[in-house]
Amino acid sequence: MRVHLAADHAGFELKAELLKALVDDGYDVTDHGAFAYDPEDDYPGFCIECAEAVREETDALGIVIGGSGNGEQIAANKVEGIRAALVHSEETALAAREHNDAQVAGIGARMHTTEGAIALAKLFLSTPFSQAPRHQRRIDELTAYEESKR
Ligand SMILES: O=C(CO)[C@H](O)[C@H](O)COP(=O)(O)O
Repeated sequence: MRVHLAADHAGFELKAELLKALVDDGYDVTDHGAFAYDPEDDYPGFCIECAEAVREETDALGIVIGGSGNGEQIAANKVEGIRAALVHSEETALAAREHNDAQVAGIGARMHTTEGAIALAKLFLSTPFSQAPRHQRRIDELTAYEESKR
């Protein structure tokens, strides 16, 4: 599976560790930056590029990392067709995929240990959408709203 990653300075070290861990697990990983540590960099550009790349591919997923993951998730959600969820626990990792069919997870590097964050990312990536009709119906309502605003 292809996985797209992005992080600002706050998630820079975690992204590097996550990239290694995912490659070791056999994922096909694309890094959308940041490519150098800059404490003044801004998350929107990296996260939007990452989410656009996810949207362009069938079955690709993305992880956007910052200090909290909040802004990163917000940025990814600006991309039409993308459902990005803040993943901060095992339960939210599972629900993001099973209930929301989220294609992108926002993770806060300042909220977890490196090992904990990597475990959450892997859980998100390995969990399938439930395909339950009630969840699909709600996703379809979101898509209909988005399309009505074109
Ligand atoms: O989590 C984030 C956005 O939601 C950012 O990573 C965070 O706001 C960066 O903070 P600072 O510039 O103070 O290091």
